[in-house]
Amino acid sequence: MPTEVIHCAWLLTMAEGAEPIPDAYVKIVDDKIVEVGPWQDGVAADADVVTDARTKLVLPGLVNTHTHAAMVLFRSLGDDYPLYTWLQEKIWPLEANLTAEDVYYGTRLAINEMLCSGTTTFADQYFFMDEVAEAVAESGIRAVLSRGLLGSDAEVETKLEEAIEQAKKWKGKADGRITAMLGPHAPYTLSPAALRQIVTAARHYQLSLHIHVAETRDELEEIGKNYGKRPVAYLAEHGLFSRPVLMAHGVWLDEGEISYLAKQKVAVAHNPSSNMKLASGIAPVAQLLKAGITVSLGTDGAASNNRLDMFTEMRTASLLQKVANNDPTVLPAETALKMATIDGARALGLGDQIGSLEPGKKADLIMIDLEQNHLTPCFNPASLLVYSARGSDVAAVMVNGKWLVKEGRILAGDEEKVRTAAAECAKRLAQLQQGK
Ligand SMILES: CSC[C@H]1O[C@@H](n2cnc3c(O)ncnc32)[C@H](O)[C@@H]1O
Ligand SMILES: [Zn+2]
Repeated sequence: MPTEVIHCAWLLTMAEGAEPIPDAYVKIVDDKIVEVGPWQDGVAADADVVTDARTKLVLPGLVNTHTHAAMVLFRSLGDDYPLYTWLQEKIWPLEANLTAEDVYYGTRLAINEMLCSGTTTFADQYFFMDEVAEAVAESGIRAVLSRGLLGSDAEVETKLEEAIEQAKKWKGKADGRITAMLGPHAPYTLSPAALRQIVTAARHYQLSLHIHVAETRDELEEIGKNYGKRPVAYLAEHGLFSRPVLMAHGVWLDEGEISYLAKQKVAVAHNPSSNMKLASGIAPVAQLLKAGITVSLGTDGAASNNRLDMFTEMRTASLLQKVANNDPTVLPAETALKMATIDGARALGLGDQIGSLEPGKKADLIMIDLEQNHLTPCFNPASLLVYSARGSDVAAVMVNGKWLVKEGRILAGDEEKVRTAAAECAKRLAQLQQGK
């Protein structure tokens, strides 16, 4: 079992109550962290490798808790629409032509973008999930995969069977880097019967649920018109919250719903860039946090963001809450970082494995190059990361004890091939859309 010691300028462990440590080290054996602390003579005595990171800040890998990775293929094909128009007139017609190969290359491209900007785990809800799993396995990233479930009851029944088979098949695969959730799409794309069927399966197979909820005012109106209630009440009526839920968006939630979700231990994946770009609204993040809800961050797909950069999401989440609450003390940098790391891990049910750099956890970490104009001086590492840094400042990335990125580039060496293949897929899909 190889032992590696990283000697860094600053270490942010994100362990509960821990302060940033200057001149620090992380010791890794195989795929796990075994020690962290201030650098001292002798800490590297038994190391096979000592990595000199004395110009770098080391922190846990970022956790993107809501995306549709392969949607990078649609980047800039549907800009500047509200959600329903965007889905119905732009995205779903494009997705109707997706092939397994498109999703494989789209996901590989998205993973390369995410890794290079510091994401080490992502939660994906999409189609052709065997190909997504293959892309995850090959790339070395960690992921929580949900086959998207929507459509007629008959379609959902078939897709649910597929989702369960996939969840069984991937369990423990890719050195344990892949886990699964069930992915009911949204209250407005599933009938009550389909929802109940998904919940029954989730209970039977002990799976969590990853679902879009209360994203837009249109959704509130539609569910109100069809069922005479708000989305949370509609989902509650059909048992959704009897399983652990990762709720994407949660923009249109009232006080009563917030207390209910806190009681049910629902985690909310906040997607500030997507919510702003689609003009969906501003999620009540400050109120969710106050109620004790685990709030994590997500990019959503690259067709509604249009980046997969968690540094953008940390900064945007913080600035948006300050302006929404007319209070600059709301969502400080430390909270944004928590949302992108340890609370992201908790939202995915992986809080005991990743999200902080502590002995016994998996070695998923990133390094930021501090020797740059916009990151000088380094008085407060958390502030620097959230307000000043960007994804391109990520110098190196380790997942499960393996270096995947060094000097800002993917080590596997097939970045260009993936980019070329994905661009070809995107071109074909765009041409099909235009009827060429
Ligand atoms: C069932 S697979 C996922 C499905 O979700 C669509 N999607 C992408 N972004 C959003 C969003 O912000 N709200 C709702 N649905 C979204 C994606 O295009 C797939 O069809
Ligand atoms: Zn989404």
